[in-house]
Amino acid sequence: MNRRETQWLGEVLGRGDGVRDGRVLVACSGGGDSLALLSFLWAARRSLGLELVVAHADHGLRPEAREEAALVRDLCRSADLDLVEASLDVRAHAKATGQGLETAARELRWGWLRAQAESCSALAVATGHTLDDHTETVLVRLARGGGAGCLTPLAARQGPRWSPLIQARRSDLRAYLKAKGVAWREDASNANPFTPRNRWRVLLDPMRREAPSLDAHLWETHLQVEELAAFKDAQVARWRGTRWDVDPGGLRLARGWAGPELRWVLDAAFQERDWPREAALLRDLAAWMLPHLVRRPGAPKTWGGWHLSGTGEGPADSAQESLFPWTLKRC
Ligand SMILES: Nc1ncnc2c1ncn2[C@@H]1O[C@H](COP(=O)(O)OP(=O)(O)OP(=O)(O)O)[C@@H](O)[C@H]1O
Repeated sequence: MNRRETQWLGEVLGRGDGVRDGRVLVACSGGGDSLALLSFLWAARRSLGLELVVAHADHGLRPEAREEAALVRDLCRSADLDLVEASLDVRAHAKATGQGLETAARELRWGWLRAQAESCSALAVATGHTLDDHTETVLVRLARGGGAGCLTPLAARQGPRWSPLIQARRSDLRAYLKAKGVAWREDASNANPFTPRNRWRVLLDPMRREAPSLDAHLWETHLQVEELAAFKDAQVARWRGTRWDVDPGGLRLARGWAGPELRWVLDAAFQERDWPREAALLRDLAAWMLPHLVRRPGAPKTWGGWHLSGTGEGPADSAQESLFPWTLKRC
């Protein structure tokens, strides 16, 4: 392995996100990122104890799809790697589900990749996501109003997905492939100025020139937010049953919340109930609820489609007062 590969390997293994000693399904589109992934895992396979199986899906959307499949097939043949392939009817899936083509392709592809990983007992599905993908995903989601949770997309390991190159820049991967003499197919849809992702890419170019460490700083922010989120989640879980709980009747709450605690609990409970979790909504709802929650329950109150009722009996400090005097429901 060369220095760059050793560094990526060190970064992946250093965080304990690495996959070792087993079979890995390598999701390979034929584009630069996934060919760099394949090349990197091929170089590292012995030191990681990995057996690689390559997976390629033809979405049937682009004229160059056949060439991409042929490129992946040739590489697998020359490296003596097992390959699984599928033709996915993305257009039919998009029509049936009402999704856009990109979302439908991702959903179908992941369904197929998961099934393939299971049937060949793979430990993980490796993808070629890069630091550039991370930055673009953060910004697209932030702009849609997803809140702090948007700062941690694309962790190196998430469910079956393993993205060992998540800390590598796309331009470095291209340079690496060129140096190795590996040809890749450029996805023509990356130049389509009408997809939101591509419009962000164009906007990001001058920002990256101005602040070359932008992507790395966003990754560092990701790590910090992940630590804070783990602390917050543990805290919210500890309070469950004594300060809050969820049942079919709604969200049950104790008295006396302060600061951001209520918002954290709303977020966890809303996720469980599949209620809307926009950051601004949770903030406004918590601000409306807070003054009520310190008082004794009184008449039910409503606000923007939410209903807060008090069921507690007896004086505020009475031992008979129910543990959860307040209930929040959707009206
Ligand atoms: N046709 C394909 N066959 C197999 N794997 C693929 C294919 N297309 C993409 N992948 C895998 O998914 C990774 C992400 O690709 P891309 O960014 O194009 O997908 P996306 O649709 O934007 O989804 P995501 O939200 O996962 O980024 C690639 O690096 C590759 O590992």
